[in-house]
Amino acid sequence: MPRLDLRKLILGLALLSLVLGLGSALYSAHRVQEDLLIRNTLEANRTYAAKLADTADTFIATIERRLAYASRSLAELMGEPAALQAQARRLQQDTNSFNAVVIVDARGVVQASYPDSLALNGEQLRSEGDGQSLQRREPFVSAPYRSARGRLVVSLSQPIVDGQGRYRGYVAGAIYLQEPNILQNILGLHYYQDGSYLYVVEGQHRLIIYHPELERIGEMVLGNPAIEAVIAGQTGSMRMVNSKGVDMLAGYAPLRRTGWGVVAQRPVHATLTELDLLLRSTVLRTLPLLLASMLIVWALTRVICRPLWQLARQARHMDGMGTAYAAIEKLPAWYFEAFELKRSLLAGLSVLDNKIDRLNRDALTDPLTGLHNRRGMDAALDTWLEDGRGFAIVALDIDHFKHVNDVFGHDVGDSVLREMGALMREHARPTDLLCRPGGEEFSIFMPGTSAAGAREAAERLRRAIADHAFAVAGTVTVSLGVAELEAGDHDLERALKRADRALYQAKKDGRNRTMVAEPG
Ligand SMILES: Nc1nc2c(ncn2[C@@H]2O[C@H](COP(=O)(O)OP(=O)(O)OP(=O)(O)O)[C@@H](O)[C@H]2O)c(=O)[nH]1
Repeated sequence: MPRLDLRKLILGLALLSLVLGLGSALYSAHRVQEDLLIRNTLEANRTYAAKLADTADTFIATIERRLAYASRSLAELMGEPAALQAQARRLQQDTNSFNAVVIVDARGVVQASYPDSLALNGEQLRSEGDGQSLQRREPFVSAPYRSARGRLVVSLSQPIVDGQGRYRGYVAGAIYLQEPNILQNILGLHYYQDGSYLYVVEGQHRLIIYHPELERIGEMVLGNPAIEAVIAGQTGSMRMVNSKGVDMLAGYAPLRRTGWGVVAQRPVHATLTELDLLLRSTVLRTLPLLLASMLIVWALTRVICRPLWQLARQARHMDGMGTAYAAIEKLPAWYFEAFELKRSLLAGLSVLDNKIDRLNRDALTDPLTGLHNRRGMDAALDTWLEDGRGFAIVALDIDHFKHVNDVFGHDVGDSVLREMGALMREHARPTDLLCRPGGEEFSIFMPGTSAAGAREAAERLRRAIADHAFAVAGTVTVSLGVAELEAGDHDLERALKRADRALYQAKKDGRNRTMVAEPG
């Protein structure tokens, strides 16, 4: 199984924490901004609805005044169709607020109307709005109704009363709801670029009297909480789902004079689209920073992982010869875990080195005498031969050792061998190589020594041994054979054989003596 390396792991963790951090920051920012936007939009809609309601109220008051003013002069003109017609035209054109103006007598018969295309003069009006104007005999704003010509209209009417206080009829201005009219001019000017829109409902039947979608004018809207609130005379704002199931932020305000209500609203999704765009651009702007952070983290992971890689590499190549120890000691381990790992590796390595040293020593040493065994002897001589050094060879053999073993036992024999090793060490130079290649045979190799020099040293040793009182065994003698290997001569085998032959000769000549081999 391929394993994740530390570097990728750190990078992954850094990425995860960055993404989580950024994600939660964006999420919180989104929530806070969303709340703020919704609050601000609700307040903006409320203010806008209130302002327009106010404007519309003022406008209606103005045109009511104009109608009232006109109605006063009309009483004297009743019965003069031409003069009334001129008044109707003037009223329509001067105020520029009504689609049509009618002057109706007390029986409900049209005396004058403008525009002329209506052709209503002389006609008895029977529609609901006209009937109410006639009955009420007071200033009156109608609910929407179908006019004599089938249009959906609201009308503002003023009674015509003569100097004697007699009711002579009424003058009415009609607003065609489904055609270009003054309400559209007042309400529909500036507000539709961002998904917001505004509508007006009348209070009696909840009929829409103004809406940017013309086909909705005249529609009855029931169960809309914003409409219910505004018809109840409240100014305010609310989040609500409209009749088409759209989540809306609505502000509303009533028109005091007419009982109508203005509702300004904006879909929540249109409000939050800006926020989504804002967040998207935030994310896009953050991406390069995120990328740069990841590159920095990637570079830092290298600095963090490097000591571990180096320690692992060195640990893989540990040779127990001290070089790995030195290499590991040099590695910089600048943080706690790497430092601890390095310390443990060094501790483990020094234990290992000691063990290997001891094993090496044991492998090359004769455990009884502490002198080099055959393997130790060969290893040392290999080096000497490689260096081309010349040396003398002294082969030493205990005389009648079998007899010592036989008479005193094998343990005493061993202790003789041990004492023999000690005597050899005592009489050797520090540079001499002392060996016990096997049994009761010993060898001494004397670097840079001639056969004559070696003979003298061998004699000194022989005498010292012969004079030595061995524990239990007493006197023990040795025979020695000396040979020389000249510098540059690599034929060790032959030199050893010559030393052995000299030793054999010493034995043959009566033992306890030293013989030197013939040179060459
Ligand atoms: N105690 C003891 N005896 C050993 C050891 N190694 C070899 N020997 C004995 O050394 C004796 C060597 O005997 P030989 O080679 O016959 O010769 P020697 O008795 O020394 O007689 P020469 O060499 O002819 O003087 C044998 O009896 C071996 O058992 C050892 O490690 N300890």
